[in-house]
Amino acid sequence: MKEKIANGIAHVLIESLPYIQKFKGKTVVIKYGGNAMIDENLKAGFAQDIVLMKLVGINPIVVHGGGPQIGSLLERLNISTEFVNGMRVTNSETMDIVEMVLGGQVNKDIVNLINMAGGKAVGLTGKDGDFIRARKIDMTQFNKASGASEIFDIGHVGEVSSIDPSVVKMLSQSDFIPVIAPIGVGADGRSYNINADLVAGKVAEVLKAEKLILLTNIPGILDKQGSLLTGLTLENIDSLIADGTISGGMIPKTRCGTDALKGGVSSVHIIDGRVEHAVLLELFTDQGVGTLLIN
Ligand SMILES: Nc1ncnc2c1ncn2[C@@H]1O[C@H](COP(=O)(O)OP(=O)(O)O)[C@@H](O)[C@H]1O
Ligand SMILES: CC(=O)N[C@@H](CCC(=O)OP(=O)(O)O)C(=O)O
Repeated sequence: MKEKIANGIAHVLIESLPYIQKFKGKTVVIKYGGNAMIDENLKAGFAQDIVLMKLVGINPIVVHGGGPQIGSLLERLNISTEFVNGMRVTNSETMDIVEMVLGGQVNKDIVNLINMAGGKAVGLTGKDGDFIRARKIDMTQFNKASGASEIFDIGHVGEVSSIDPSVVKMLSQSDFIPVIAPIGVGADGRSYNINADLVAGKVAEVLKAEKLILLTNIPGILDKQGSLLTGLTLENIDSLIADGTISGGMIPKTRCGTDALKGGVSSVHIIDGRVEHAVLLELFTDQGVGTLLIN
């Protein structure tokens, strides 16, 4: 019995060997969604996965979200919030809260967890080293009643206009693990709230990452019946968005994935962050998890 268990463990370890060889020296960007940060155990497991990656020679770069965490502080402060196409409408007051929660609470929590697991994490927002430049976006939404598209001003919401990766490269080429909060800085010096998936996609693209892994609170992209779609191409995605199968927060997630693929990232995975050690399972085992996006 003991021998059987030992063989099983050896088998699992050996299964990881070709993956460690393949990914050694490569950059992997992991987007850690706020909805996947559900309990302390899972969060500690995530941090261990990141540290293990670093120790076997991969360069992990974490980009985190924190939508639910922003939501709960806004609620405690009695400030209402709304989303248009998965983007939070962000006025100046909300922007202050977003910056506090993402750049402070959530960022430092992840940094601390990675450090507790034996890594050396450094937290950044796009303001550090002026590395994420943002431009304001306006949102277009179709109004069923009028039958026309309407433009919404959604406040301090940005998209990435450029990334200067030097500070992130400097950290990840040494012992450090960069942990990035999705806040950009505009040409006017103002802060912009950027959807974390969009930042993760752009960071992966600019750093020519091997993989982009997006951790969320669902097994992957589901069809209308709720079945997992294990592999999707760019064309599949366009039609799934057009027919409403992909909606809400899954829209920026898949869009950032397709942009990253077009920009040269080899593969994009949308996986379930509620599964313990989901990142390790994705990287180092033969079993596929979640949805794989390919060109
Ligand atoms: N086709 C789809 N498959 C899976 N999830 C979808 C789909 N369409 C919309 N969603 C929604 O998108 C959510 C994931 O986006 P979001 O809440 O922004 O995640 P995160 O906070 O992890 O970035 C899912 O929990 C689900 O409610
Ligand atoms: C513009 C916009 O919507 N920004 C997001 C930023 C955080 C985020 O993206 O967090 P998750 O990945 O956990 O959803 C927000 O304010 O919620």
